[in-house]
Amino acid sequence: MTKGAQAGATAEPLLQMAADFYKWRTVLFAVELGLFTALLHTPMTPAGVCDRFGIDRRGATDFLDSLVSVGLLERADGDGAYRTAPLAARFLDGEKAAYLGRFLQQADARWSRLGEGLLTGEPQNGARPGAGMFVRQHRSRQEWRAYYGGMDALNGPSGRALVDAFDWGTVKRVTDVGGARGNVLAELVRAYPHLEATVFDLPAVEPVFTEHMAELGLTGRVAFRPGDFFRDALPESEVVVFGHVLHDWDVEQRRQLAGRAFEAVAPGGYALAYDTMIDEERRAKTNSLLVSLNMMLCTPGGSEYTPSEGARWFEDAGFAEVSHRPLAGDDTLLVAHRTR
Ligand SMILES: C[S@@+](CC[C@H](N)C(=O)[O-])C[C@H]1O[C@@H](n2cnc3c(N)ncnc32)[C@H](O)[C@@H]1O
Repeated sequence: MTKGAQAGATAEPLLQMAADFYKWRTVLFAVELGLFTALLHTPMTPAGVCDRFGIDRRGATDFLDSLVSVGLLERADGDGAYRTAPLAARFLDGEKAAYLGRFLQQADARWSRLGEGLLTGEPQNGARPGAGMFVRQHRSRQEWRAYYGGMDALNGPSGRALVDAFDWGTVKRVTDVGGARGNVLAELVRAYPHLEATVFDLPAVEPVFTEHMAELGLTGRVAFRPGDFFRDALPESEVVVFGHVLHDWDVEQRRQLAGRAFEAVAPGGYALAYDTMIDEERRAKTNSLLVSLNMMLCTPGGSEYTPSEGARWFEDAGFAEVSHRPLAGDDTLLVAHRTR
């Protein structure tokens, strides 16, 4: 590095990373208190917040105003009372189906064990190898709900983008493999009412799927096919979708899933896969690389991958043409065409 470049360097990027961490801890402590749920129903002054939650006066206004500055609380001009802002009302109210608090707390717990994960290469959420990993982790309907609160926050933008990212006009049947509680297919059937849409997921997911479809007013519009994608054939379709699914598994398992997709679609059909894919040079997409580390902390074999790695699994399964395009946020969509 030249002398001039050294003189111009500042610690700002590092300090910004530290500030992002302060922000994360502040938000998580508010989640732990249940602050956003409480202030949604009853606005409170700083003194009221201190009395209710037993926190000391010294840091209280800085704590609350920090949350105002990041858009999670609002402060009234007159009495200075704090109330929950719309973003937190939607995703951090513990009484809502879209509650993300538990999801964020789980992320915090496993990332606090990043070192252990890197030293051992093992997940830090108790996941053990084997196809039953999801069922062992989510034993109650409540746990599935908490998990899908997070999943749906992640897949919502991709589901909406998928409506325009592919030509659905001539497709009759679409299966969302590992389609969870149907959030993505809900977007597709709203835009293309002619589609025969099916979620293929584990039997334990069906009750939360049924509940979510009712909440969206789409009961009967999307079918649910229970099954295990490592053991059971996928429903015959013109298009099968793997959304945030391949990254859960090791490469051999991803190849198996690409093979299942090839069997499910007739010549002319497609497999679509979206994940937070890494750039080919593995140096530009920081979020994707961190999400890949997150998969190490969550699963025994999962990781993100580059579009060319993903394309190879589908080509080796028999798909002839595989292209990719940006989807939403950091997600990339692979489009694999079965031509024969
Ligand atoms: C990370 S979530 C992705 C959900 C959704 N597709 C999305 O884009 O957010 C993975 C999904 O795969 C499902 N899944 C896991 N193992 C499965 C298996 N062996 N057979 C069928 N579905 C499975 C899970 O239940 C879960 O809904």
